[in-house]
Amino acid sequence: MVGTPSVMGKPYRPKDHYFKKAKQEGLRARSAFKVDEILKRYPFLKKGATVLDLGAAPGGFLQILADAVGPSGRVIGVDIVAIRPFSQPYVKTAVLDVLADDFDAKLSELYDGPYDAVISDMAPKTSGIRTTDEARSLRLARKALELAVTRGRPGAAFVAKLFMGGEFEEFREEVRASFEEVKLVRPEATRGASMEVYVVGLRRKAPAAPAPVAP
Ligand SMILES: C[S@@+](CC[C@H](N)C(=O)[O-])C[C@H]1O[C@@H](n2cnc3c(N)ncnc32)[C@H](O)[C@@H]1O
Repeated sequence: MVGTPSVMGKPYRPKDHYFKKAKQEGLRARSAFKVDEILKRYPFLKKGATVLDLGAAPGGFLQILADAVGPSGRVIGVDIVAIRPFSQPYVKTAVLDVLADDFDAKLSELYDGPYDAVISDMAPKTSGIRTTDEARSLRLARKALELAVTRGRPGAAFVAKLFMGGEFEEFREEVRASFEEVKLVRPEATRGASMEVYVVGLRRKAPAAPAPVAP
């Protein structure tokens, strides 16, 4: 885990406080501070847990997640961009597109679950057209939610980054349908003008038992 961030709401500057801090602390990306803050607020990851990190390149989140679960745990990270390998054998990475038709099969080859947490920091390539970018972001978040529901254990946690706007409220309701508690986090390391927010689902509900068949 890393120290508590202390600067809020600064305008976007490529080499800002968090960029420099990440470099000093040997972190691959400033985004590491975001998942660190989320885990400090909601400590849902225990030693030995298994976690799926979607949109994991270059690996800032992975560094924090690996630290949180330790060598008795397992971290799977995927991205469309290659991730520089980790020295820890319990961190596995692969180049995969979560929206590809064969993604689920490929993920099962890597690790078939179940997961204690599914975390997504995925962000689409932005077009500059707000509604298009919101819709793309939502599509990625919905895929992450689908994976959390199908591959998460009962009690598992879910985190997904999403651009605010559009169907944000609908998405929050979709998370609420499968998780006992839903929180919104805008980490301090989020750039000032950014529209992004993290939706956190705590304690995945057990799937409903099938209704008894009438005799
Ligand atoms: C903000 S970056 C993630 C940073 C990462 N969490 C870290 O801490 O190093 C967003 C990532 O989402 C990935 N991404 C976007 N669309 C994706 C997709 N369809 N499948 C997998 N990854 C995707 C991008 O390639 C990019 O690396």
